[in-house]
Amino acid sequence: MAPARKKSRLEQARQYLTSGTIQREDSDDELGQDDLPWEWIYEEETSHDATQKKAERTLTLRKRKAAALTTDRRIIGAKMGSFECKIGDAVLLKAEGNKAWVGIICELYDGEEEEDDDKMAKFMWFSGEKEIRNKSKKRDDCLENELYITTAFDLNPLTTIIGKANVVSLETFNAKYPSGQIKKSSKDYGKMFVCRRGCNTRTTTYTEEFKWEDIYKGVEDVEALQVFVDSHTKSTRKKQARPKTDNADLDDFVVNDEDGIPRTPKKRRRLNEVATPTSKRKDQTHGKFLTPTHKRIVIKKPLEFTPLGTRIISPSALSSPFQIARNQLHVSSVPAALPCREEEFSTVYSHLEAAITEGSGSCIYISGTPGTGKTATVREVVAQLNASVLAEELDDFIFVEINGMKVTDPHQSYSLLWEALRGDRVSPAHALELLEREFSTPSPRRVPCVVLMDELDQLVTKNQSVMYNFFNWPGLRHSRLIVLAVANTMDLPERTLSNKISSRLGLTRITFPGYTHDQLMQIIQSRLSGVPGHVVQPDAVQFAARKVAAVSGDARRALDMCRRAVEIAEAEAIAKEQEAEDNDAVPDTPSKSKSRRGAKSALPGKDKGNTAEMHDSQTPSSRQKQSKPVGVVTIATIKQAINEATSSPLQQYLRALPLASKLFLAALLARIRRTGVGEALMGDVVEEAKRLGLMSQLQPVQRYLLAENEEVTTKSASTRQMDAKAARALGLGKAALDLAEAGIVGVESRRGERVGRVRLGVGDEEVRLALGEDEEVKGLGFGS
Ligand SMILES: Nc1ncnc2c1ncn2[C@@H]1O[C@H](COP(=O)(O)OP(=O)(O)OP(=O)(O)O)[C@@H](O)[C@H]1O
Repeated sequence: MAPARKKSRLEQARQYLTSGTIQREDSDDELGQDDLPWEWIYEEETSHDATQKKAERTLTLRKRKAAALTTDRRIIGAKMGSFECKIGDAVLLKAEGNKAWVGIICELYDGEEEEDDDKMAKFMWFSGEKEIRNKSKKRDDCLENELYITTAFDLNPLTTIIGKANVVSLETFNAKYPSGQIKKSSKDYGKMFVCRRGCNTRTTTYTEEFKWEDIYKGVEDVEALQVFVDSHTKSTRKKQARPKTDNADLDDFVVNDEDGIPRTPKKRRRLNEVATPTSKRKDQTHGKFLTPTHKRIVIKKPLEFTPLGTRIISPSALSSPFQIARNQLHVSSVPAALPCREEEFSTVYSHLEAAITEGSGSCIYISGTPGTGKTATVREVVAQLNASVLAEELDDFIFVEINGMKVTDPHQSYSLLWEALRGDRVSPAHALELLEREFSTPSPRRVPCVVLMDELDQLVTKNQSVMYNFFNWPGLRHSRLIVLAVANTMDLPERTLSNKISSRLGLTRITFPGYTHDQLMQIIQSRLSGVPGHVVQPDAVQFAARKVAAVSGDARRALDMCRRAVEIAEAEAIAKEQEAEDNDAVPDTPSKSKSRRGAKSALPGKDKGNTAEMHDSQTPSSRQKQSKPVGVVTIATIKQAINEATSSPLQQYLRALPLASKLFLAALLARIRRTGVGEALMGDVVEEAKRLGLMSQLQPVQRYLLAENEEVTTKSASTRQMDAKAARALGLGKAALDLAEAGIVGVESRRGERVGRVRLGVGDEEVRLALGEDEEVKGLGFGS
């Protein structure tokens, strides 16, 4: 029995253009049926050829290819049923949804690579106004059905063709449609386009206006058309060693060595000049200041992108060297330089630059323990690449940052990526569908997308689909997706995706080692550069660096330690100053407020006179009490900072907790950080604990969580039941109660409800400090 006639893929000739792509509506089939095979049309088809072709059809694919090669006949076109198209024709190609792109067929051939087991074509793209991403370079005279011929090509299977397009000059179009409108009932509707300019979509430069029929008549003009558009537009902005420009700010950004590879900038740059690609040109022309937080995508709650830099402090707003030091040492300030990461910086930079320039996909897996500068390095690379785009040395790119800790559900990553690409907010499931299609079907979208997947460990889902997709998409032919995956552990792909899959993915791997004490010293010193006076003594820096390097090589910890020491020194200086003031105060002079004067004048080294004055004003007794210089961070201040941080009763209590309680706290912190909400459901904390167990390489944690967990999950069907039981079985419920009793957490458990709410009863900093280097739970997220 003949199969029922499927609805043809081509039964939708009615189309209309909506800025760039063409929306198609169903209408009569005029092009043939979906299921028929494509066949080549050869240069001259003699009766001998027809017989041979019939014979070929019975051969296997490989033999068919060989036969086609030996026939020596040139392929000039292809047909499917009654539909025919030839090299040089403009055709409609299937786009996502009910849309189509337009391209000229430049070549037809049998696919030779393994994946190209189909008949293939090389297309030269037309681009609609929507494909011009650079808003400042969009033309305002673009007609509704106008397309630009571009220099972009793609190789695609013939199956992507869905019909023919008719490209004409403005004159021809106006002669036929003087009103400028094509009626919906017309057969030209959605298929006739005006082309009067070429455009290089990578540099967004246009050719002068031309008459389409003058420059393109058909197949014999394909090459000339390409040469014309190429030579009349600016081609790729391949970076060259750039001479010093008038723009000193940009020169500060990129420090090119002889090999042309930018180094991390040694000079303090103007941070407010770093912007993500969207806003850059517009804002530059308008002379507005930008902060790194200006992003390409408008972010709507509750989805969240992490901004490039989170704290930009204007030096003029700071009054005392203590404040400057504190701010520059703060982990959330954007450092002016990243010493000791030159090599990693340059590897990531070259990879990204090459992928952006070539328009290819790429995936870099960056691993390293907390505080080793992974995120800071990647952001710096992106900021510098962006500076190159600003300087017109590099092609435009989209940048989006997805932080595993900041998405409540890993699948939200799909929505974030789609929004970055297209600006539309859709559900994760819909976004996944759209992304799959986008990356596997041809499109004239030439703008590469760089995705920073930070805290990747947190994006682990039950079947690892999110991680798999983000690793896999860069390899798809049409993705132009560059993924920078950042995680704490080296073997996350293997552990979560199996060796076979992860080796197939061919990830480029970069490992960030922990900092040595010398490196930590350099980092702290570079953060302190430009701070007036000598707020921190060099041997104090060395002491702090040694202390940290001995345990973790974590720059975050070293910076925090020094910042706290500066706070202590500042407080001492203020107290000293106050004391001096009180001693000096004459009864009829109201004492000056310490907040008004701050510790500015109390800084030794800043101004010798000042210091002398301060010491002179000390009473003999205060001088005796003072065994170390006031207002400077010394080794003793560092010790005090460490001591203070680790010796409180709370710290001691936290460090002495049993494993179950530590795990409970790790899970609670992870959950709070992930959701951004200060409390979590007990069931979610248990889920989080199970996930931590899955991720952890610590034997006791794995044994504790996984063994128990398996037992529990096999026993119960409902998740809720499972959570409650799991909590009990894992001892997490008991741990929560103990912690609640000690005031470490607050548990709200309503009677009759299985799901209670939990929140931290102490500062998360306290918990991190106590457990960050705890051997039992190391790496479970306390460190960052
Ligand atoms: N080489 C460096 N020079 C200056 N500051 C640095 C350097 N490396 C790291 N830092 C600072 O240390 C802090 C932690 O760095 P970063 O967040 O990049 O680490 P990470 O490796 O991504 O850590 P995590 O895995 O915890 O996210 C940041 O404030 C960063 O600016």
